[in-house]
Amino acid sequence: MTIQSVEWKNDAIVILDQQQLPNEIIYEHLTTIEHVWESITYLKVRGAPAIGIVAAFGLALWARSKQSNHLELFLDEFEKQRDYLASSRPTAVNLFWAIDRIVKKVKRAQSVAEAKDLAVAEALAIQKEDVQTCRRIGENGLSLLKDGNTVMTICNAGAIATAKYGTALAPFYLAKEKGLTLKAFACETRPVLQGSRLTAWELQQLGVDVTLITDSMAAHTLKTKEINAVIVGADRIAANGDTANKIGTYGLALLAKAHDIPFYVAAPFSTIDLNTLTGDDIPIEERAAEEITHLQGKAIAPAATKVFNPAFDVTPSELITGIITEYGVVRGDYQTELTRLYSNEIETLQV
Ligand SMILES: CSC[C@H]1O[C@H](OP(=O)(O)O)[C@H](O)[C@@H]1O
Repeated sequence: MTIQSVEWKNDAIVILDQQQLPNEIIYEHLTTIEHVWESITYLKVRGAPAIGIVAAFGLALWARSKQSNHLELFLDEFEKQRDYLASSRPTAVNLFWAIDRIVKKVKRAQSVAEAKDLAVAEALAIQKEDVQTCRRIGENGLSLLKDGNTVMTICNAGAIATAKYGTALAPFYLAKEKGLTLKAFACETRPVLQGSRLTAWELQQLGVDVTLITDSMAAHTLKTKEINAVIVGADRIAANGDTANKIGTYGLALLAKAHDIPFYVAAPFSTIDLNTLTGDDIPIEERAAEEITHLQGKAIAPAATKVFNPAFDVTPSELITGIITEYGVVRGDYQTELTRLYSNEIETLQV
């Protein structure tokens, strides 16, 4: 079964509503940019690359719907719509990378009609590129593992968090294609439970041996089970390699260090943000208290309980064994290596 997180269909956007998984596979049609904003804010679409892709289609959707022949006014309003989508979630840099790429392309238009076509074409290009990017991340990640290895992961950095294959889970897809066996331990990932609801579901669909644990079991599991590596996704990688990812990732990195287990971040180049110098500069989203005080609508804490609900934390680069990208595995002096990667990528794009 090929599950796709986001699809551009007949000038509308079709999303897999990830809040309904694993109990129901429900696809929703988004017909306004407000629907797109809501789908990101309420995690119907989540995962850094998928957020970028749906936001790019959101701008294309707005452009297609706009009745205007005045290019200057159209472009002014288009940039306001970019700012509107930018307000949906603050941490995943792919959101900003994608909508800024669309705006840059559309501003080359010589007419409103051309601007509309450029918006759709560029959003489709972003989605198509992400498929090959994540496949290459899977190949580079698999090169670090052996047949029969066991990998621990947190949250969901799978196919539904991207265009296809995923990032941290991409090695599992490539292993399957090559007839290799990888096993997984998935942390449930409180409070939104992306691990139990999405990763366990996604890996079962793939036919992978996946064991679900609560987040509090991670230390004991790393101590008592044969875990060969921890591989996680990313929402924003700073210029020095500090990485923001789902809350709980930093703790997992400390535990991996304590048990001398390699800890890898898997992410596309579009998640690397050289304008963010260190992890201290990464905006960390704080979400509603109800995500913690309630479970499926039922209170699991006393009314009016004070809550701290950061959706992400930052893993310092010194705890990261390597960053698995589509260009290879980056190690060591991340500042130098990521800057070099950036200049190579820019050179490639300019070819
Ligand atoms: C492939 S990016 C996945 C990344 O995004 C997740 O956050 P959220 O579910 O809140 O969008 C988590 O940090 C994953 O590692």
